[in-house]
Amino acid sequence: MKLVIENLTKTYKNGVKAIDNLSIEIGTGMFGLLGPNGAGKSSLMRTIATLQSPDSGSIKFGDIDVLEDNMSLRKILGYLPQSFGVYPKMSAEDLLDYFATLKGIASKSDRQKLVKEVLEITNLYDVRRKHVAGYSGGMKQRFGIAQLLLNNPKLIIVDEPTAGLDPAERHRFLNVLREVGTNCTVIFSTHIVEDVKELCNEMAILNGGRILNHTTPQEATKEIEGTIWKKIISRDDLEENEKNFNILSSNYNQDNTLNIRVHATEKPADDFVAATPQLDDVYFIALKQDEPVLN
Ligand SMILES: Nc1ncnc2c1ncn2[C@@H]1O[C@H](COP(=O)(O)OP(=O)(O)OP(=O)(O)O)[C@@H](O)[C@H]1O
Repeated sequence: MKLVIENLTKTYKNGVKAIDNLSIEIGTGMFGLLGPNGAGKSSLMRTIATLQSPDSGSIKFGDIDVLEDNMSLRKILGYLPQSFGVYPKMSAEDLLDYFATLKGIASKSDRQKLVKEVLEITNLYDVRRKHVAGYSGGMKQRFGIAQLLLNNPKLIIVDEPTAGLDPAERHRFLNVLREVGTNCTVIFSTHIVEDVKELCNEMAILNGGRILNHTTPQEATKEIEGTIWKKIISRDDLEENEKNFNILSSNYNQDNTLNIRVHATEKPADDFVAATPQLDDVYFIALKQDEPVLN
């Protein structure tokens, strides 16, 4: 099912326009919403999840008019917010059974079957008897996925789920999401470019409440082929290079030198070499081009 958003705008009471006349179509599969802090990712996700109303615009998911018919969307929605709050001292198995009861699954054996299934998908079956309150950050995030799967959702929205996870937990979490995302629409927000590269078949870069680029990770890097250049400079020369070149990123080496990456349609100077485009480059180009021009 397709999610179609048209001319969506959301202004908070303090005057911040978090979503600015945004239109986008999102199909089945893993969709990555990439943007820096404050870009409007959570605002967009909360609005799609019907937790707040926009000023104007429309959201349709398949036949459902999301803004007119909140309840129909909620029945098929799985939403994992940025922070899930406090967990009670209950085992994962008991807590999921409780959630399933709240969702109206009256038969104990049906609940047991469903709970076992979602624990297995999220790799939590072996720790099902442990208190969720004592779970690690990554396990809690996977538990968050387990609870939303009880709904059998068609649309899954996960808001910055990998923030604060260590590399191994992040990897485990992404694997779980990859598995659940095979036959529904998953919108996944992050400020980590690597997450999108590893997981998503489609992506958008969001900044200032607007979509800067809606593409696929493969297309995006292909588009900038031949325009990324790199060289190693001494730390002291950074300022001079910043004046002369369009630097996208700079990373320190152990010997006090820097690797800089520059965006230019032609070789910027003799000492540059062509670099293979990375998704990071795509992201930094989009954000740079969105910067206000200062006179
Ligand atoms: N409830 C609110 N009231 C007022 N302003 C808000 C509210 N929620 C978000 N904002 C503002 O709206 C803008 C977008 O915030 P939002 O949280 O949607 O961005 P984000 O991309 O999710 O950022 P982060 O990665 O930091 O969570 C920011 O300027 C933020 O300060």
